[in-house]
Amino acid sequence: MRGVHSVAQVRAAESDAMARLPEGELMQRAAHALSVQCAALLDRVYGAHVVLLVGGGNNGGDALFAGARLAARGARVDALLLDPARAHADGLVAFDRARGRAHEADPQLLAGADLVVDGMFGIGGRAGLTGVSADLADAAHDLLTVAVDVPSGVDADTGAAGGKAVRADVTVTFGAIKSGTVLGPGADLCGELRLVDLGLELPVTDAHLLEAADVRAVLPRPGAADDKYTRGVVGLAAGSEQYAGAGVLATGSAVHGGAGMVRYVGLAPDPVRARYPEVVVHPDSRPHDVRVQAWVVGPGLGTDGTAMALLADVLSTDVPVIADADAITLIARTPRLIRGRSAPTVITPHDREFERIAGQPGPDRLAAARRAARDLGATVLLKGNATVVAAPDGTAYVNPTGTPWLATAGSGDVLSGLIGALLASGLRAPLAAAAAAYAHGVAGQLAAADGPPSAADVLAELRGALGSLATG
Ligand SMILES: NC(=O)C1=CN([C@@H]2O[C@H](COP(=O)(O)OP(=O)(O)OC[C@H]3O[C@@H](n4cnc5c(N)ncnc54)[C@H](OP(=O)(O)O)[C@@H]3O)[C@@H](O)[C@H]2O)[C@@H](O)CC1
Ligand SMILES: [K+]
Repeated sequence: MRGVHSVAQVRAAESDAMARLPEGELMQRAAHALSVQCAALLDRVYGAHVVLLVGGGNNGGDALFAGARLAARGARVDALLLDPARAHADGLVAFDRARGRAHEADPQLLAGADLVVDGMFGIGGRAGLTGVSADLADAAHDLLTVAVDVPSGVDADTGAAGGKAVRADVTVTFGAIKSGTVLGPGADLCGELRLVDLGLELPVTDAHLLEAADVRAVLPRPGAADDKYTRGVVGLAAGSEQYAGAGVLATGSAVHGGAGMVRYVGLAPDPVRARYPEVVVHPDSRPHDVRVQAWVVGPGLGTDGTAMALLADVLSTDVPVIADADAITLIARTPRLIRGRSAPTVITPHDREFERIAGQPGPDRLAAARRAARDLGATVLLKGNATVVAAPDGTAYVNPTGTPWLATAGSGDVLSGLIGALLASGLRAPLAAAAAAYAHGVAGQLAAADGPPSAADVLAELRGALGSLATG
């Protein structure tokens, strides 16, 4: 797991470091690392054409010092100054000495560049570029681009990008992973994220970027003494006559997600039985009377009185529950259904469902998920290109494996079933949700490799994804 930090935390750590280091040392460390990364991206440095986009702050200073190092190694380096009067003075002197050439910010000067170094705005940046900075971002769009610290136009805290931002192939980020480089549009605009250690002393953080090893460490593996009950029994209250498929998908995901046994009490027993003979169907039982270690409720359930009665019954149990889709709509009408639960609850809203239950998420998705988790006393998995999982105590996980191909009908049902299986195995709710999001993303990537995937294709890849994650 990699810690994710806010801009305020990074600024505080930087000022502590600056107080104990010689003046300019941090920027030299940053510029050195940046120049090494740039050199590695070029076939050869000598004779390469590098264009720096230089803003008026320290982000531009990093670019100028790195450009000076590349120029000293024989690169032809042009610096386009957004605001010549505010360009970093010492950086400009070093750049000039190395025979770099500074210009006004003319987008045409980017033509033919082997590498663009985006040093317009870093952690002092706001979301969205306008005017010349937007024109420069456009001109760099198809060129190999390295962003300095954060792609310009990306808010380093939230990842919001407003209308326009630099799209980088590689982002060389300094000292810490800023939340805006792994969240929202920022996660995509960064390209490959490379973290450079500046020797900062960062505070302990409660936001984490998931890695495969974290998932491997928590995925349940049956031991010699296990039987189907000790591995965890998961119950499904999902699917209805009208939306039988959602119940089938969620149930299938629970079956393949590693549960020892799956019980079904939803309203589409026949399709489930036909597709998954290993599932124990309880057509006339109330959830309360069915023994499981975790419940999945909501996918395809409908929102009528019968659905509400099933949901209320599931939520009145004292085992972990993952509530999705129609269950979220129903809970939004009666939030006390989950507020008073004694066992953990996970909800997995997309933006519209989130809005119903906790208001608009807005650009700061990490803060929104945390707020909702605290208010509802539930783990909130807010779906997105970078899904965020927040626990009521503020601990949060960001999943990097999402793919836009997962935005397909039924994909969420697969995620719900998998979370249910992991909850039933005894994993803590926030980790179950986060690990499931990670594995679901990997399954989505595998499924997309063969062409546009359906949710059934994602489900078909789930075993493979879990298998490869378990073995590493
Ligand atoms: N601190 C350290 O120890 C170290 C820092 N380092 C480096 O410094 C970087 C932070 O530098 P920084 O604080 O000077 O801010 P920076 O991001 O250059 O922005 C400057 C100004 O730009 C403007 N502006 C912003 N967004 C805009 C927009 N969308 N459109 C138009 N204008 C916009 C805004 O000015 P305003 O408009 O508010 O007057 C803002 O004040 C950091 O990311 C890292 O690269 C490293 O060297 C390691 C050591
Ligand atoms: K930048």
